[in-house]
Amino acid sequence: MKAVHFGAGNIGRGFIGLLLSQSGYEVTFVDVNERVVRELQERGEYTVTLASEGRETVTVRGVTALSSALQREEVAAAVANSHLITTAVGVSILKHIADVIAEGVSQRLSGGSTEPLHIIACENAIGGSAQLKELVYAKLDEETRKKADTLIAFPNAAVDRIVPLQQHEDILKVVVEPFYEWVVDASQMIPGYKKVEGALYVDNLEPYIERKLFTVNTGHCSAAYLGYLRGYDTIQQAMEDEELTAKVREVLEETGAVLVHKHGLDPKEHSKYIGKNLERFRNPALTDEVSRVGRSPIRKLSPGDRLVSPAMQAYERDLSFTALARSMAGALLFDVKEDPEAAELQATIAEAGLEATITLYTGIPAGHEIHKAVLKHYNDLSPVHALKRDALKRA
Ligand SMILES: NC(=O)c1ccc[n+]([C@@H]2O[C@H](COP(=O)([O-])OP(=O)(O)OC[C@H]3O[C@@H](n4cnc5c(N)ncnc54)[C@H](O)[C@@H]3O)[C@@H](O)[C@H]2O)c1
Ligand SMILES: O=P(O)(O)OC[C@@H](O)[C@@H](O)[C@H](O)[C@H](O)CO
Repeated sequence: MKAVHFGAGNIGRGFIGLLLSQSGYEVTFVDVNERVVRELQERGEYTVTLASEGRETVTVRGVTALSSALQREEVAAAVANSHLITTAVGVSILKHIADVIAEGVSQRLSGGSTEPLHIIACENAIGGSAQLKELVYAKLDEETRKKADTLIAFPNAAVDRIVPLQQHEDILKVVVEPFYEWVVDASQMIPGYKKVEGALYVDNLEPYIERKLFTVNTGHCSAAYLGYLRGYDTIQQAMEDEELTAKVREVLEETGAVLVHKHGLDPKEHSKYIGKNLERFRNPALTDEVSRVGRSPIRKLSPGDRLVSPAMQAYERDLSFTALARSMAGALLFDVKEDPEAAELQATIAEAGLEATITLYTGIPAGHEIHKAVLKHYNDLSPVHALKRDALKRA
């Protein structure tokens, strides 16, 4: 069984590649990082270490890699000949890999293959595989699209495992938290499919992806944005600040109320889930930078993502959205220079003004209650936290 995985980064090597390999797949990674590609080609293996007391280490063997930029033909051929395609490149990168996937799919179908192929985007987004399908279909001709309708499936998925930026002498080594969850929409799979060991197949993905994105990722980015404003470098430092942790909990109580109301989750169980995630953020065996967790604030402020979507859903249900609005204000103040989206956001605020920027990126019109709340929090957070951050930096 052959799998092609796009993105040999943290989650690619530390989670998806590991599980695929443990399920008996020969994994070919595709990446633009030439050094990582070369090392994978030469060594054919890498290690994954659990960030736990035992520091258990697994060697993932039988893997190789192709360069996205330099080996386009080989990548298309690998797609044409594989049993499963997965991605973990970042949702905004999907448009860059759609072309070569479409080429591989065309080759496969024009060659007369009738073997089904599943393409699963393992990104932090609702409907990630559906987005990829649209991008791939846009590159296919009508006849190929028709064949693809029955033979190529794009099941949506939710993936959860905290994998911080890696800084080891061994460029392929990856340290991951012990917990993981990979949930796949079974209703979008082609019957007779082989399950990936360790993944959960469910008929209705929505409660799972919303629970994950609106708890793990909403809480995580709230800790990052509020932590950044207070001058912390890592999520672990931020989570030691009790006042900050209480604010993160408030956010998760707001998203929790939406999730309980919408999906009928058990409130006690959900409360435990929140507590468990706050513990995961604290994991002292990890060093997770606020700049990673808060990265791409424009994506995180977009209408379907972890802040605006639950806030709008809370508003529609007459539930509280104030803490979520505070996190949105935090995202607007996240001015990490090395982050291209943060730089774009700051430039837009400077040029178009705050009110228009909020509307531009969140889709929330000026005058809306959430828009007003974001403005208020921005004005409250901005001067106080700028002072605090400078003081902490000086200390
Ligand atoms: N790290 C986590 O804790 C975590 C957990 C769950 C989900 N995710 C999601 O997984 C995805 C990847 O995140 P990550 O943390 O592994 O990021 P990462 O930056 O470590 O990995 C992304 C990889 O994609 C590669 N890439 C970029 N453009 C490419 C292209 N055109 N073709 C092939 N490869 C390309 C990069 O070189 C990099 O190796 C994101 O959508 C993220 O939200 C991350
Ligand atoms: O990857 P992002 O930028 O969508 O979000 C940053 C983190 O919150 C995220 O990577 C988490 O570590 C991960 O989603 C945990 O499963």
